[in-house]
Amino acid sequence: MNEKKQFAVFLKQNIKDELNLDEIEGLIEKPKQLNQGDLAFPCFQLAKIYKSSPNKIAQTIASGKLPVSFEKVETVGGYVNVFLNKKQLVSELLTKILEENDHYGNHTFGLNKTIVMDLSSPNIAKPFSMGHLRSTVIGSSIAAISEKCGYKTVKINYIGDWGTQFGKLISAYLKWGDEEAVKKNPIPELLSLYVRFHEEAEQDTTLNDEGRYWFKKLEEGDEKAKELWVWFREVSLKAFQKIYQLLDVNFDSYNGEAFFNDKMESTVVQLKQLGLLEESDGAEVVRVGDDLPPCLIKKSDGATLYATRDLTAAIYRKMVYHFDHAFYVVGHEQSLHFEQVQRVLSKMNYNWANDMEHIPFGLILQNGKKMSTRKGKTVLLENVLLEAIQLAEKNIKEKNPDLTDVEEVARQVGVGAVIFHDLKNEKGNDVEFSLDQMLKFEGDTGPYIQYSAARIQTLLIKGKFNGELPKEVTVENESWELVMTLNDFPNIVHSAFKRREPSIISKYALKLAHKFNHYYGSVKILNGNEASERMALCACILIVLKESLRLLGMKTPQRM
Ligand SMILES: NC(=[NH2+])NCCC[C@H](N)C(=O)O
Repeated sequence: MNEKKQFAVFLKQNIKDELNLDEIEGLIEKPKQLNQGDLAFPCFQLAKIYKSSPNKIAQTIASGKLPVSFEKVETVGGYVNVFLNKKQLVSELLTKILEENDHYGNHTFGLNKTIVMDLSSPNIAKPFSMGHLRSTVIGSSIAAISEKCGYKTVKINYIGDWGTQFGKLISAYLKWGDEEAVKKNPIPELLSLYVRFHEEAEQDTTLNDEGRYWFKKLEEGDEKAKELWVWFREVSLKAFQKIYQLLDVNFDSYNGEAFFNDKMESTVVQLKQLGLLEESDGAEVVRVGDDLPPCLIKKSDGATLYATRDLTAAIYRKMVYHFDHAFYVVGHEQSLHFEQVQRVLSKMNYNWANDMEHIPFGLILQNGKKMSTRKGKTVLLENVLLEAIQLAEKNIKEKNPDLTDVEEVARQVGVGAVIFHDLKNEKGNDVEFSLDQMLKFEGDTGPYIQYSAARIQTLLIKGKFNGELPKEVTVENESWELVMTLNDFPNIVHSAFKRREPSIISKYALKLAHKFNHYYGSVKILNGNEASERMALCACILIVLKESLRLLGMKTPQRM
Protein backbone atom coordinates (compact mmCIF):
# COMPACT_ATOMS: atom_id res chain seq x y z
CA MET A 1 0.00 0.00 0.00
CA ASN A 2 1.53 3.26 -1.05
CA GLU A 3 -1.24 5.80 -0.96
CA LYS A 4 1.01 8.78 -1.46
CA LYS A 5 2.16 7.47 -4.84
CA GLN A 6 -1.39 6.59 -5.81
CA PHE A 7 -2.54 10.06 -4.85
CA ALA A 8 0.23 11.58 -6.99
CA VAL A 9 -0.85 9.48 -9.98
CA PHE A 10 -4.43 10.62 -9.43
CA LEU A 11 -3.36 14.29 -9.32
CA LYS A 12 -1.17 13.90 -12.39
CA GLN A 13 -4.21 13.09 -14.56
CA ASN A 14 -5.05 16.77 -14.61
CA ILE A 15 -1.59 18.28 -14.22
CA LYS A 16 0.13 18.02 -17.56
CA ASP A 17 3.82 18.90 -17.91
CA GLU A 18 3.94 21.54 -15.23
CA LEU A 19 5.04 19.12 -12.51
CA ASN A 20 6.38 15.56 -12.74
CA LEU A 21 5.26 12.73 -10.46
CA ASP A 22 8.14 13.13 -8.01
CA GLU A 23 7.53 16.85 -7.71
CA ILE A 24 3.84 16.22 -7.10
CA GLU A 25 4.64 13.63 -4.45
CA GLY A 26 7.02 16.07 -2.81
CA LEU A 27 4.24 18.63 -2.41
CA ILE A 28 1.74 16.25 -0.80
CA GLU A 29 1.01 17.07 2.83
CA LYS A 30 -0.55 15.30 5.79
CA PRO A 31 -3.43 17.46 7.07
CA LYS A 32 -3.40 18.19 10.79
CA GLN A 33 -7.16 17.89 11.18
CA LEU A 34 -9.11 14.68 10.68
CA ASN A 35 -11.92 16.39 8.75
CA GLN A 36 -9.40 17.52 6.13
CA GLY A 37 -8.78 14.01 4.97
CA ASP A 38 -5.65 11.81 5.09
CA LEU A 39 -3.60 13.49 2.38
CA ALA A 40 -3.71 16.96 0.88
CA PHE A 41 -2.27 18.69 -2.17
CA PRO A 42 -1.82 22.51 -2.20
CA CYS A 43 -2.53 24.18 -5.54
CA PHE A 44 -0.89 27.55 -4.93
CA GLN A 45 2.20 26.87 -7.00
CA LEU A 46 0.12 25.74 -9.97
CA ALA A 47 -2.13 28.78 -9.60
CA LYS A 48 0.84 30.99 -10.39
CA ILE A 49 1.71 28.96 -13.48
CA TYR A 50 -1.85 28.74 -14.79
CA LYS A 51 -2.72 32.29 -13.68
CA SER A 52 -5.95 31.04 -12.13
CA SER A 53 -7.31 30.74 -8.58
CA PRO A 54 -6.00 27.87 -6.44
CA ASN A 55 -9.52 26.70 -5.71
CA LYS A 56 -10.50 26.49 -9.38
CA ILE A 57 -7.42 24.48 -10.10
CA ALA A 58 -8.11 22.21 -7.13
CA GLN A 59 -11.58 21.55 -8.52
CA THR A 60 -10.25 20.66 -11.97
CA ILE A 61 -7.65 18.30 -10.51
CA ALA A 62 -10.20 16.69 -8.20
CA SER A 63 -12.41 15.77 -11.17
CA GLY A 64 -10.05 12.92 -12.18
CA LYS A 65 -10.92 9.26 -11.64
CA LEU A 66 -10.42 8.34 -7.97
CA PRO A 67 -8.51 5.07 -7.30
CA VAL A 68 -10.22 2.51 -5.04
CA SER A 69 -7.86 3.12 -2.13
CA PHE A 70 -9.61 6.46 -1.61
CA GLU A 71 -13.21 6.81 -0.57
CA LYS A 72 -13.72 10.49 -1.34
CA VAL A 73 -12.10 13.68 -2.56
CA GLU A 74 -12.86 17.28 -1.51
CA THR A 75 -11.53 20.70 -2.35
CA VAL A 76 -11.15 23.32 0.36
CA GLY A 77 -9.21 26.63 0.38
CA GLY A 78 -6.99 25.78 -2.59
CA TYR A 79 -6.28 22.23 -1.43
CA VAL A 80 -7.27 18.85 -2.86
CA ASN A 81 -8.04 16.58 0.11
CA VAL A 82 -8.51 12.84 -0.15
CA PHE A 83 -9.88 10.40 2.38
CA LEU A 84 -8.42 6.91 2.43
CA ASN A 85 -10.61 3.90 2.00
CA LYS A 86 -9.40 2.65 5.36
CA LYS A 87 -11.61 -0.40 5.46
CA GLN A 88 -10.17 -1.72 2.29
CA LEU A 89 -6.59 -0.85 3.16
CA VAL A 90 -6.85 -2.47 6.58
CA SER A 91 -8.45 -5.61 5.26
CA GLU A 92 -5.86 -5.92 2.54
CA LEU A 93 -2.87 -5.41 4.82
CA LEU A 94 -4.03 -7.62 7.68
CA THR A 95 -4.99 -10.41 5.28
CA LYS A 96 -1.58 -10.15 3.69
CA ILE A 97 0.26 -10.31 7.03
CA LEU A 98 -1.81 -13.25 8.29
CA GLU A 99 -1.17 -15.09 5.05
CA GLU A 100 2.52 -14.32 4.65
CA ASN A 101 3.29 -14.72 8.35
CA ASP A 102 7.07 -14.65 8.89
CA HIS A 103 7.58 -13.90 5.18
CA TYR A 104 5.90 -10.53 5.61
CA GLY A 105 8.48 -7.81 4.92
CA ASN A 106 10.64 -10.05 2.71
CA HIS A 107 12.34 -8.53 -0.31
CA THR A 108 13.63 -10.05 -3.51
CA PHE A 109 16.36 -7.62 -4.54
CA GLY A 110 19.08 -9.82 -3.04
CA LEU A 111 18.03 -13.04 -4.76
CA ASN A 112 20.87 -14.96 -6.43
CA LYS A 113 23.45 -12.80 -4.72
CA THR A 114 25.89 -13.82 -2.01
CA ILE A 115 27.22 -11.89 0.93
CA VAL A 116 30.27 -13.21 2.77
CA MET A 117 30.19 -12.00 6.36
CA ASP A 118 33.29 -11.83 8.53
CA LEU A 119 32.03 -11.68 12.11
CA SER A 120 32.74 -12.55 15.73
CA SER A 121 36.37 -13.62 15.12
CA PRO A 122 37.72 -13.83 18.70
CA ASN A 123 41.37 -14.51 19.43
CA ILE A 124 42.30 -17.86 20.88
CA ALA A 125 43.89 -18.08 24.33
CA LYS A 126 42.15 -14.85 25.24
CA PRO A 127 38.75 -14.23 26.77
CA PHE A 128 35.84 -13.62 24.43
CA SER A 129 35.64 -9.86 24.79
CA MET A 130 32.70 -7.47 24.78
CA GLY A 131 34.00 -6.23 21.42
CA HIS A 132 33.66 -9.71 19.99
CA LEU A 133 30.17 -9.90 21.44
CA ARG A 134 29.31 -6.75 19.51
CA SER A 135 30.73 -8.18 16.30
CA THR A 136 28.80 -11.42 16.89
CA VAL A 137 25.39 -9.91 17.55
CA ILE A 138 25.65 -7.04 15.05
CA GLY A 139 27.01 -9.41 12.40
CA SER A 140 24.38 -12.11 12.99
CA SER A 141 21.63 -9.53 12.83
CA ILE A 142 22.92 -7.99 9.60
CA ALA A 143 23.12 -11.52 8.18
CA ALA A 144 19.49 -12.24 9.11
CA ILE A 145 18.38 -8.89 7.65
CA SER A 146 20.31 -9.62 4.43
CA GLU A 147 18.68 -13.04 4.15
CA LYS A 148 15.28 -11.42 4.54
CA CYS A 149 16.21 -9.28 1.54
CA GLY A 150 16.87 -12.41 -0.49
CA TYR A 151 20.66 -12.70 -0.17
CA LYS A 152 22.48 -15.90 0.53
CA THR A 153 24.95 -15.36 3.37
CA VAL A 154 28.14 -17.18 4.28
CA LYS A 155 29.07 -16.47 7.89
CA ILE A 156 32.77 -16.82 8.58
CA ASN A 157 34.24 -16.81 12.05
CA TYR A 158 37.77 -15.67 11.24
CA ILE A 159 39.38 -16.93 14.42
CA GLY A 160 42.50 -15.05 15.52
CA ASP A 161 44.70 -18.10 15.83
CA TRP A 162 47.98 -16.90 14.34
CA GLY A 163 50.53 -14.20 15.00
CA THR A 164 53.58 -13.40 17.10
CA GLN A 165 51.55 -13.56 20.32
CA PHE A 166 51.50 -17.36 20.03
CA GLY A 167 55.30 -17.41 20.14
CA LYS A 168 55.08 -15.50 23.40
CA LEU A 169 52.41 -17.77 24.77
CA ILE A 170 54.35 -20.92 23.93
CA SER A 171 57.45 -19.61 25.57
CA ALA A 172 55.47 -18.49 28.64
CA TYR A 173 53.84 -21.90 28.91
CA LEU A 174 57.17 -23.70 28.64
CA LYS A 175 58.56 -21.57 31.45
CA TRP A 176 55.70 -21.35 33.91
CA GLY A 177 52.81 -23.38 32.55
CA ASP A 178 50.92 -26.14 34.33
CA GLU A 179 49.01 -28.62 32.19
CA GLU A 180 46.40 -29.43 34.83
CA ALA A 181 45.66 -25.79 35.51
CA VAL A 182 45.16 -25.06 31.80
CA LYS A 183 42.90 -28.07 31.42
CA LYS A 184 40.77 -27.00 34.32
CA ASN A 185 40.41 -23.35 33.49
CA PRO A 186 41.87 -22.83 30.03
CA ILE A 187 41.25 -19.23 29.05
CA PRO A 188 41.94 -17.47 32.35
CA GLU A 189 45.04 -19.62 32.79
CA LEU A 190 46.42 -18.90 29.30
CA LEU A 191 45.59 -15.24 29.71
CA SER A 192 47.52 -15.04 32.97
CA LEU A 193 50.55 -16.67 31.30
CA TYR A 194 50.36 -14.08 28.54
CA VAL A 195 50.03 -11.21 30.99
CA ARG A 196 52.95 -12.52 33.07
CA PHE A 197 55.07 -12.73 29.92
CA HIS A 198 54.43 -9.06 29.19
CA GLU A 199 55.17 -8.01 32.75
CA GLU A 200 58.44 -9.91 32.94
CA ALA A 201 59.48 -8.80 29.45
CA GLU A 202 59.48 -5.22 30.72
CA GLN A 203 62.45 -6.14 32.99
CA ASP A 204 64.06 -8.82 30.82
CA THR A 205 64.08 -7.95 27.13
CA THR A 206 65.58 -11.30 26.06
CA LEU A 207 62.11 -12.71 26.65
CA ASN A 208 60.83 -10.95 23.54
CA ASP A 209 63.56 -12.60 21.48
CA GLU A 210 62.45 -15.91 22.89
CA GLY A 211 58.88 -15.18 21.88
CA ARG A 212 59.95 -14.38 18.34
CA TYR A 213 62.07 -17.54 18.28
CA TRP A 214 59.05 -19.68 19.15
CA PHE A 215 56.81 -18.00 16.63
CA LYS A 216 59.39 -18.63 13.95
CA LYS A 217 59.48 -22.29 15.00
CA LEU A 218 55.72 -22.41 14.84
CA GLU A 219 55.72 -20.92 11.35
CA GLU A 220 58.30 -23.47 10.29
CA GLY A 221 56.10 -26.29 11.52
CA ASP A 222 58.14 -27.38 14.56
CA GLU A 223 56.43 -30.39 16.23
CA LYS A 224 56.52 -29.18 19.80
CA ALA A 225 55.40 -25.65 18.98
CA LYS A 226 52.62 -26.96 16.81
CA GLU A 227 51.36 -29.43 19.39
CA LEU A 228 50.99 -26.70 21.99
CA TRP A 229 49.34 -24.35 19.51
CA VAL A 230 46.80 -27.02 18.50
CA TRP A 231 45.97 -27.63 22.13
CA PHE A 232 45.54 -23.91 22.95
CA ARG A 233 43.29 -23.58 19.94
CA GLU A 234 41.16 -26.56 20.87
CA VAL A 235 40.51 -25.53 24.46
CA SER A 236 39.77 -21.97 23.38
CA LEU A 237 37.27 -22.97 20.72
CA LYS A 238 35.54 -25.22 23.21
CA ALA A 239 35.15 -22.31 25.60
CA PHE A 240 33.85 -20.02 22.82
CA GLN A 241 31.38 -22.68 21.81
CA LYS A 242 29.61 -22.34 25.16
CA ILE A 243 29.00 -18.68 24.42
CA TYR A 244 27.77 -19.35 20.89
CA GLN A 245 25.38 -21.94 22.26
CA LEU A 246 23.96 -19.49 24.77
CA LEU A 247 23.55 -16.86 22.04
CA ASP A 248 22.31 -19.52 19.61
CA VAL A 249 24.47 -18.31 16.76
CA ASN A 250 26.23 -20.46 14.22
CA PHE A 251 28.76 -20.07 11.46
CA ASP A 252 29.34 -21.60 8.06
CA SER A 253 33.09 -21.63 8.50
CA TYR A 254 35.71 -21.33 11.21
CA ASN A 255 38.60 -20.73 8.80
CA GLY A 256 40.74 -18.38 10.85
CA GLU A 257 44.06 -16.73 10.27
CA ALA A 258 46.10 -19.94 10.52
CA PHE A 259 44.11 -21.50 7.67
CA PHE A 260 45.92 -19.11 5.33
CA ASN A 261 49.47 -20.05 6.38
CA ASP A 262 50.22 -22.09 3.31
CA LYS A 263 48.34 -19.70 1.02
CA MET A 264 50.12 -16.46 1.82
CA GLU A 265 53.23 -17.18 -0.21
CA SER A 266 51.24 -17.03 -3.42
CA THR A 267 49.91 -13.59 -2.46
CA VAL A 268 53.43 -12.38 -1.77
CA VAL A 269 54.63 -13.77 -5.13
CA GLN A 270 51.79 -12.01 -6.94
CA LEU A 271 52.63 -8.72 -5.25
CA LYS A 272 56.24 -9.17 -6.28
CA GLN A 273 55.37 -9.97 -9.89
CA LEU A 274 53.16 -6.92 -10.11
CA GLY A 275 56.06 -4.84 -8.84
CA LEU A 276 54.07 -3.65 -5.84
CA LEU A 277 56.40 -4.85 -3.06
CA GLU A 278 58.94 -2.37 -1.76
CA GLU A 279 61.60 -2.66 0.88
CA SER A 280 61.40 -0.38 3.87
CA ASP A 281 63.80 -0.79 6.82
CA GLY A 282 64.28 -4.44 5.93
CA ALA A 283 60.52 -5.08 5.87
CA GLU A 284 58.43 -5.50 2.74
CA VAL A 285 55.55 -3.13 2.20
CA VAL A 286 53.06 -1.97 -0.40
CA ARG A 287 52.54 1.77 -0.74
CA VAL A 288 48.86 2.65 -0.89
CA GLY A 289 48.88 6.42 -1.36
CA ASP A 290 50.20 9.51 0.37
CA ASP A 291 47.29 9.78 2.74
CA LEU A 292 47.86 6.37 4.40
CA PRO A 293 50.88 4.59 5.85
CA PRO A 294 52.18 1.71 3.69
CA CYS A 295 50.67 -1.72 4.20
CA LEU A 296 53.13 -4.11 5.94
CA ILE A 297 53.37 -7.48 4.18
CA LYS A 298 56.46 -9.08 5.73
CA LYS A 299 58.53 -8.16 8.74
CA SER A 300 62.31 -7.96 8.52
CA ASP A 301 62.58 -11.48 10.02
CA GLY A 302 60.34 -12.81 7.27
CA ALA A 303 57.25 -13.19 9.50
CA THR A 304 53.92 -12.45 7.84
CA LEU A 305 51.37 -10.04 9.27
CA TYR A 306 47.68 -9.56 9.94
CA ALA A 307 47.30 -7.70 6.61
CA THR A 308 49.06 -10.48 4.66
CA ARG A 309 46.50 -12.93 5.99
CA ASP A 310 43.52 -10.67 5.32
CA LEU A 311 44.64 -10.11 1.73
CA THR A 312 45.00 -13.83 1.20
CA ALA A 313 41.68 -14.57 2.90
CA ALA A 314 39.84 -12.04 0.70
CA ILE A 315 41.26 -13.55 -2.50
CA TYR A 316 40.37 -17.04 -1.28
CA ARG A 317 36.81 -16.01 -0.37
CA LYS A 318 36.21 -14.43 -3.76
CA MET A 319 37.47 -17.58 -5.46
CA VAL A 320 35.42 -19.99 -3.32
CA TYR A 321 32.16 -18.09 -2.74
CA HIS A 322 32.04 -15.65 -5.69
CA PHE A 323 30.60 -13.06 -3.36
CA ASP A 324 28.70 -9.96 -4.47
CA HIS A 325 29.52 -8.25 -1.18
CA ALA A 326 32.06 -9.03 1.52
CA PHE A 327 31.16 -7.50 4.88
CA TYR A 328 33.67 -7.19 7.71
CA VAL A 329 31.93 -6.54 11.01
CA VAL A 330 34.87 -5.28 13.05
CA GLY A 331 35.37 -2.38 15.51
CA HIS A 332 36.16 1.03 14.06
CA GLU A 333 39.68 0.98 15.49
CA GLN A 334 40.58 -1.30 12.55
CA SER A 335 39.35 1.09 9.84
CA LEU A 336 42.88 1.93 8.69
CA HIS A 337 43.73 -1.76 8.32
CA PHE A 338 40.73 -2.49 6.11
CA GLU A 339 41.34 0.61 4.02
CA GLN A 340 44.91 -0.56 3.40
CA VAL A 341 43.85 -4.11 2.53
CA GLN A 342 41.21 -2.85 0.12
CA ARG A 343 43.66 -0.51 -1.60
CA VAL A 344 46.28 -3.23 -2.00
CA LEU A 345 43.70 -5.49 -3.63
CA SER A 346 42.68 -2.67 -5.98
CA LYS A 347 46.31 -2.19 -6.91
CA MET A 348 46.44 -5.91 -7.70
CA ASN A 349 43.67 -5.18 -10.22
CA TYR A 350 40.99 -7.06 -8.32
CA ASN A 351 38.04 -4.87 -9.17
CA TRP A 352 35.89 -6.75 -6.67
CA ALA A 353 37.86 -4.95 -3.94
CA ASN A 354 35.09 -2.36 -4.28
CA ASP A 355 32.59 -4.94 -3.03
CA MET A 356 34.43 -5.24 0.29
CA GLU A 357 32.92 -3.22 3.04
CA HIS A 358 34.18 -2.68 6.54
CA ILE A 359 31.14 -2.32 8.81
CA PRO A 360 32.61 -0.63 11.85
CA PHE A 361 31.08 -0.33 15.32
CA GLY A 362 31.93 1.63 18.46
CA LEU A 363 33.92 0.53 21.47
CA ILE A 364 32.73 -0.84 24.74
CA LEU A 365 34.01 1.49 27.39
CA GLN A 366 34.54 1.01 31.07
CA ASN A 367 34.47 4.31 32.96
CA GLY A 368 34.94 6.09 29.66
CA LYS A 369 38.05 4.08 28.68
CA LYS A 370 38.61 1.20 26.31
CA MET A 371 38.52 -2.21 28.01
CA SER A 372 41.87 -3.97 27.73
CA THR A 373 42.87 -7.63 28.00
CA ARG A 374 46.56 -6.81 28.41
CA LYS A 375 46.12 -5.91 32.04
CA GLY A 376 44.23 -9.14 32.53
CA LYS A 377 41.20 -7.39 33.97
CA THR A 378 38.19 -8.15 31.81
CA VAL A 379 34.69 -9.17 32.52
CA LEU A 380 34.09 -12.67 31.23
CA LEU A 381 31.24 -12.65 28.79
CA GLU A 382 30.08 -16.11 29.73
CA ASN A 383 29.56 -14.90 33.30
CA VAL A 384 27.60 -11.89 32.11
CA LEU A 385 25.26 -14.13 30.15
CA LEU A 386 24.86 -16.59 33.00
CA GLU A 387 24.13 -13.80 35.41
CA ALA A 388 21.51 -12.36 33.04
CA ILE A 389 19.84 -15.77 32.80
CA GLN A 390 19.79 -16.16 36.59
CA LEU A 391 18.23 -12.77 37.05
CA ALA A 392 15.63 -13.51 34.39
CA GLU A 393 14.78 -16.76 36.18
CA LYS A 394 14.27 -14.93 39.43
CA ASN A 395 12.01 -12.36 37.76
CA ILE A 396 9.95 -14.98 35.99
CA LYS A 397 9.44 -17.07 39.10
CA GLU A 398 8.14 -14.01 40.91
CA LYS A 399 5.77 -12.95 38.15
CA ASN A 400 4.63 -16.29 36.86
CA PRO A 401 5.21 -19.07 39.40
CA ASP A 402 3.36 -21.79 37.43
CA LEU A 403 5.40 -21.50 34.25
CA THR A 404 6.66 -24.96 33.32
CA ASP A 405 9.70 -24.38 31.12
CA VAL A 406 11.25 -21.70 33.31
CA GLU A 407 14.83 -22.57 32.42
CA GLU A 408 14.41 -22.22 28.68
CA VAL A 409 12.35 -19.04 28.99
CA ALA A 410 14.93 -17.57 31.40
CA ARG A 411 17.65 -18.28 28.83
CA GLN A 412 15.66 -16.58 26.08
CA VAL A 413 14.92 -13.56 28.22
CA GLY A 414 18.33 -13.16 29.88
CA VAL A 415 20.26 -13.54 26.65
CA GLY A 416 17.70 -11.38 24.85
CA ALA A 417 18.31 -8.59 27.38
CA VAL A 418 22.04 -8.62 26.68
CA ILE A 419 21.59 -8.73 22.89
CA PHE A 420 19.00 -5.97 22.82
CA HIS A 421 21.05 -3.75 25.11
CA ASP A 422 23.67 -3.76 22.38
CA LEU A 423 21.46 -3.59 19.30
CA LYS A 424 19.20 -0.80 20.48
CA ASN A 425 22.07 1.67 19.97
CA GLU A 426 23.30 2.81 16.59
CA LYS A 427 26.25 0.57 15.98
CA GLY A 428 28.73 3.41 15.51
CA ASN A 429 28.24 4.72 19.04
CA ASP A 430 30.55 3.73 21.87
CA VAL A 431 28.72 1.91 24.66
CA GLU A 432 29.52 2.18 28.33
CA PHE A 433 29.64 -1.30 29.82
CA SER A 434 27.11 -1.59 32.59
CA LEU A 435 25.88 -4.87 33.90
CA ASP A 436 22.99 -3.09 35.61
CA GLN A 437 21.81 -1.59 32.33
CA MET A 438 22.21 -4.90 30.53
CA LEU A 439 20.15 -6.71 33.08
CA LYS A 440 17.27 -4.26 33.11
CA PHE A 441 13.99 -5.83 32.12
CA GLU A 442 11.80 -2.76 32.14
CA GLY A 443 11.69 0.34 29.97
CA ASP A 444 13.21 0.22 26.50
CA THR A 445 14.58 -3.30 26.77
CA GLY A 446 14.43 -6.61 24.94
CA PRO A 447 12.39 -8.33 27.67
CA TYR A 448 9.80 -5.55 27.41
CA ILE A 449 9.24 -6.48 23.76
CA GLN A 450 9.24 -10.20 24.53
CA TYR A 451 6.75 -9.54 27.30
CA SER A 452 4.47 -7.61 24.93
CA ALA A 453 4.54 -10.53 22.48
CA ALA A 454 3.75 -13.02 25.25
CA ARG A 455 0.85 -10.82 26.31
CA ILE A 456 -0.60 -11.05 22.79
CA GLN A 457 -0.23 -14.82 22.74
CA THR A 458 -2.13 -15.12 26.02
CA LEU A 459 -4.80 -12.78 24.70
CA LEU A 460 -5.30 -14.76 21.49
CA ILE A 461 -5.66 -18.00 23.42
CA LYS A 462 -8.13 -16.44 25.82
CA GLY A 463 -10.19 -14.97 22.96
CA LYS A 464 -9.99 -18.27 20.99
CA PHE A 465 -8.74 -16.46 17.90
CA ASN A 466 -9.48 -18.51 14.78
CA GLY A 467 -6.65 -17.09 12.66
CA GLU A 468 -8.88 -15.09 10.36
CA LEU A 469 -9.91 -11.54 9.71
CA PRO A 470 -13.70 -11.00 9.58
CA LYS A 471 -15.11 -10.17 6.09
CA GLU A 472 -16.37 -6.80 7.26
CA VAL A 473 -14.05 -4.56 9.22
CA THR A 474 -14.96 -1.34 11.02
CA VAL A 475 -11.49 0.18 11.59
CA GLU A 476 -11.57 1.89 14.95
CA ASN A 477 -9.55 5.08 15.36
CA GLU A 478 -7.31 3.41 17.95
CA SER A 479 -6.26 0.68 15.55
CA TRP A 480 -5.50 2.84 12.51
CA GLU A 481 -2.11 4.00 13.80
CA LEU A 482 -1.09 0.46 14.64
CA VAL A 483 -2.01 -0.64 11.13
CA MET A 484 0.09 2.17 9.65
CA THR A 485 3.04 1.06 11.80
CA LEU A 486 2.65 -2.53 10.59
CA ASN A 487 2.55 -1.20 7.06
CA ASP A 488 6.00 0.35 7.59
CA PHE A 489 7.73 -2.95 8.33
CA PRO A 490 8.93 -3.81 4.80
CA ASN A 491 10.48 -0.33 4.47
CA ILE A 492 12.09 -0.69 7.87
CA VAL A 493 13.73 -3.97 6.80
CA HIS A 494 14.93 -2.34 3.60
CA SER A 495 16.50 0.64 5.31
CA ALA A 496 18.08 -1.55 8.02
CA PHE A 497 19.76 -3.45 5.20
CA LYS A 498 20.79 -0.36 3.26
CA ARG A 499 22.32 1.25 6.32
CA ARG A 500 23.65 -2.07 7.75
CA GLU A 501 21.94 -0.97 10.94
CA PRO A 502 20.12 -3.41 13.27
CA SER A 503 19.08 -0.54 15.56
CA ILE A 504 16.53 0.48 12.92
CA ILE A 505 14.77 -2.82 13.63
CA SER A 506 15.14 -2.58 17.41
CA LYS A 507 13.78 0.97 17.53
CA TYR A 508 10.89 -0.06 15.33
CA ALA A 509 10.10 -3.07 17.55
CA LEU A 510 10.10 -0.83 20.63
CA LYS A 511 7.74 1.59 18.94
CA LEU A 512 5.38 -1.18 17.91
CA ALA A 513 5.42 -2.71 21.41
CA HIS A 514 4.76 0.69 22.99
CA LYS A 515 1.84 1.32 20.65
CA PHE A 516 0.42 -2.11 21.31
CA ASN A 517 0.61 -1.67 25.09
CA HIS A 518 -1.07 1.68 24.79
CA TYR A 519 -3.82 0.07 22.70
CA TYR A 520 -4.14 -2.77 25.20
CA GLY A 521 -4.60 -0.21 27.98
CA SER A 522 -7.20 1.86 26.16
CA VAL A 523 -9.35 -0.68 24.31
CA LYS A 524 -11.09 -3.66 25.85
CA ILE A 525 -9.87 -5.94 23.11
CA LEU A 526 -11.99 -9.01 23.80
CA ASN A 527 -15.26 -7.18 24.49
CA GLY A 528 -17.94 -6.49 21.92
CA ASN A 529 -18.51 -7.03 18.22
CA GLU A 530 -15.08 -5.86 17.15
CA ALA A 531 -13.27 -8.53 19.18
CA SER A 532 -12.30 -10.73 16.27
CA GLU A 533 -11.14 -7.82 14.14
CA ARG A 534 -9.01 -6.58 17.05
CA MET A 535 -7.60 -10.04 17.63
CA ALA A 536 -6.59 -10.25 13.98
CA LEU A 537 -4.79 -6.95 14.40
CA CYS A 538 -3.05 -8.26 17.53
CA ALA A 539 -2.07 -11.46 15.71
CA CYS A 540 -0.45 -9.34 13.01
CA ILE A 541 1.40 -7.30 15.62
CA LEU A 542 2.65 -10.56 17.12
CA ILE A 543 3.88 -11.77 13.73
CA VAL A 544 5.82 -8.57 13.15
CA LEU A 545 7.22 -8.36 16.70
CA LYS A 546 8.38 -11.95 16.52
CA GLU A 547 9.99 -11.43 13.15
CA SER A 548 11.70 -8.24 14.35
CA LEU A 549 13.10 -10.10 17.36
CA ARG A 550 14.28 -12.91 15.11
CA LEU A 551 16.14 -10.39 12.94
CA LEU A 552 17.90 -9.20 16.07
CA GLY A 553 18.85 -12.75 17.09
CA MET A 554 16.27 -13.01 19.87
CA LYS A 555 13.56 -15.52 20.72
CA THR A 556 9.91 -14.92 21.47
CA PRO A 557 8.78 -17.01 24.47
CA GLN A 558 5.15 -18.17 24.46
CA ARG A 559 4.67 -17.05 28.02
CA MET A 560 6.83 -15.29 30.56
N1 LIG B 1 39.14 -10.34 8.75
C1 LIG B 1 39.35 -9.80 9.90
N2 LIG B 1 40.46 -9.15 10.13
N3 LIG B 1 38.40 -9.91 10.85
C2 LIG B 1 38.47 -9.37 12.15
C3 LIG B 1 39.37 -10.14 13.07
C4 LIG B 1 39.37 -9.57 14.46
C5 LIG B 1 40.58 -9.93 15.28
N4 LIG B 1 40.64 -11.32 15.56
C6 LIG B 1 40.52 -9.14 16.56
O1 LIG B 1 40.07 -9.62 17.56
O2 LIG B 1 40.94 -7.99 16.59
